Amino acid sequence: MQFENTLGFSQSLDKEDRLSKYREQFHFPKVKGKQVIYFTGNSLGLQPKNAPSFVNDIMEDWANLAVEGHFHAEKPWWDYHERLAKPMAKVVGAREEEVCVMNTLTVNLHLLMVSFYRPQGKRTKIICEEKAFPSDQYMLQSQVRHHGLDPDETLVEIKKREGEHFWRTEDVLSKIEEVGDELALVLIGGVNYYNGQVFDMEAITKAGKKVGAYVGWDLAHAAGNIELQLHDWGVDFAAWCSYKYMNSGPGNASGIFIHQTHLKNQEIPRFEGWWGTKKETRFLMKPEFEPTGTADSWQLSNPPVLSLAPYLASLEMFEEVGMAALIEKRNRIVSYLEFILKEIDKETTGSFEIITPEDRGCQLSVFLHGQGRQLFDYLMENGVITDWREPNVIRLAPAPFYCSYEDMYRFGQILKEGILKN
Ligand SMILES: Cc1ncc(COP(=O)(O)O)c(C=O)c1O
Ligand SMILES: Nc1ccccc1C(=O)C[C@H](N)C(=O)O
Repeated sequence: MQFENTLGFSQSLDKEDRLSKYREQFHFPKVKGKQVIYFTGNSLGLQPKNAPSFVNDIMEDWANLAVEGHFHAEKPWWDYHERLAKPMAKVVGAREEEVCVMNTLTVNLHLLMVSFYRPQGKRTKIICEEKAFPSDQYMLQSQVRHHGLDPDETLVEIKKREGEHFWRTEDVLSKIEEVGDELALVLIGGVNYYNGQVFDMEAITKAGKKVGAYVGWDLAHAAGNIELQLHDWGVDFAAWCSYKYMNSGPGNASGIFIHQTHLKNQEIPRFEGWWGTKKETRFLMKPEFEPTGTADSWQLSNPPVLSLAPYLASLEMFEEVGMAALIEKRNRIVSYLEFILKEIDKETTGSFEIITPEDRGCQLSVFLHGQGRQLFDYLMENGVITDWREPNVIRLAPAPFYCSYEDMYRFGQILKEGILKN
């Protein structure tokens, strides 16, 4: 489609947009009395307007039923998490029993490492991407040290090539091949937080398993953003947070995926707690752990229902809209944003560069030449919420649930003014 950098054209795209009505279902912050242009759904998604009523239901059940709410609330608390597994499984391409919503992301990655990182003999190494999200680096380093190994020798980072801003799949595959029978685990962020690159998870998973390693993915920037087929790709395990594209609220619960083939495998150890045991016998208070035989076996505690409530509200919206429609709009709105950026770049003679490769989801990362921080501040003061990542990248993620094409046009105008002023 031939795009145009005009208000009228952007509005005509909004008119055609089947998802445009969802914008009204989210709360937008305001700057100088005006609704912002929100590009940070990759950091914290906006609040769905239906979320407070889900939280209130729990507060009311707690007030009126107290302990009885565990079993007799309208949505009983003891198996509340099960309500999330079904819609969540659809978002990540999993079977319902392969998914559990619990804890937070870094915590879950540590728990999954207990099961899937068990260095033995010379098979000790972990392949990850260079400059992974810091929490993932700390998690990996501390896990390696926990096994008495040296992170410098054990962690094998895939590098970008000199002068390039993205990882090449062929480099990941050849490193897997090279490390071969010393490779215990591949663990990479499925969508990179910095440059927005989507890794070829299917090919990398296949290659890792072929040399006898486990393959896991951190899907913080992928869940609710890109198409995932975790079950069919044969991914061993994955974890993600829910406060970005899943719009569940700050710091909210994480999801895990464990492939069906591992669910009943008694050779795989894990840390256990009472919410991992069968529902039928859980309250017999027996000393033996009887696993549920699903991803819930990895669940330790009774679910924090107050935080799961807004997540459930959001998942009901995902269920209604479906990933296919979100991805269709995402592709178009990101292409329109890219077009606008290129137009403004022409008009301002090369003041920035998009570093996100073609394998992308919702995010475009823009490397600023010279302008830097003042431009970022100018955008924020003028109601464009982006984020700044050192040394000079701003990330723009127009979440398809609530961003409009008109937002993209208006952003372009503010960006142009900002560049010309600074
Ligand atoms: C790739 C990635 N990993 C880990 C985290 C940290 O997650 P949490 O603080 O929820 O453990 C984030 C975002 O905060 C992330 O983007
Ligand atoms: N949870 C947060 C709390 C405070 C500040 C940032 C975050 C983020 O989520 C950052 C995000 N992971 C990122 O890709 O930058």
